[in-house]
Amino acid sequence: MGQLIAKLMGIFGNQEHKVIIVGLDNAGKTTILYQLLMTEVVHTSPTIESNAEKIVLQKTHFLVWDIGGQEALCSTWNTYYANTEFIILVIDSTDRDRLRTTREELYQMLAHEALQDASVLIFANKQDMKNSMTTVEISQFLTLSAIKDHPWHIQGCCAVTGEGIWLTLSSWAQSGEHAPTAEMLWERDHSRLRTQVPGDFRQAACGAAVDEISGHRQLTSQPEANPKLGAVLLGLCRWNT
Ligand SMILES: Nc1nc2c(ncn2[C@@H]2O[C@H](COP(=O)(O)OP(=O)(O)OP(=O)(O)O)[C@@H](O)[C@H]2O)c(=O)[nH]1
Ligand SMILES: [Mg+2]
Repeated sequence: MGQLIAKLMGIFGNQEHKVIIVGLDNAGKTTILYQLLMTEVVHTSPTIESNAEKIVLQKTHFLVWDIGGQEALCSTWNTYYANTEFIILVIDSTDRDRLRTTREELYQMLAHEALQDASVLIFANKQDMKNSMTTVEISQFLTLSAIKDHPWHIQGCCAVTGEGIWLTLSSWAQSGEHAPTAEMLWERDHSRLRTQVPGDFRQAACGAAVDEISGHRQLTSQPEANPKLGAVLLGLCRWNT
């Protein structure tokens, strides 16, 4: 009981929650990050190191790292692991040839001691493409059902439209006993924030990110920039308690 209270105090206190977005190059990680942040598609170029976005919602701070997936960069992923609570693994569902490599990377991550307490959300991205693998195919190939020591969820999505991204938490959260659904969180936060957000605030807050998303950049985003993102992140935290 004491442990639970301590955890809840952590969530609603000033603690920072760390999320890392990993996956092979061209999977759609950066597209997902900025889809989450701005609800819009940005033109991306391969990420050379990482993109970091800090989001503050109420008293809850989130640090989201989008890490470059090129072969030479995979070996640097572990330098981002410390204190990570949530791993978002993005997969290009059309990239059959490299699913084996993704599986290796996934199990290496799960075995890493810095990630022992992390939850894993897998986005089977590019579901809009005709030749994409289904989430069932990907789950089977990755033998996800064998993962017992980390909470995980897989979701098909399309980063360019945002489809599948926002509803993800709903099914994830529903598997937790008392966790609110993403829709409930979104509705609550959205209706509360709607009254506070000036009309073009979102563009103003995030404009700097649109020009070029590559290499390393660190932006501090206002929580009001995307209430849906806040709802998703808060939902993740509650689910993880
Ligand atoms: N059709 C389609 N294209 C997508 C989707 N998501 C991303 N893309 C495209 O895939 C390409 C790579 O996307 P990025 O977000 O840059 O990929 P990344 O995982 O960040 O790649 P690295 O930074 O090199 O690790 C871009 O041209 C995106 O527009 C999707 O859901 N559907
Ligand atoms: Mg990238």
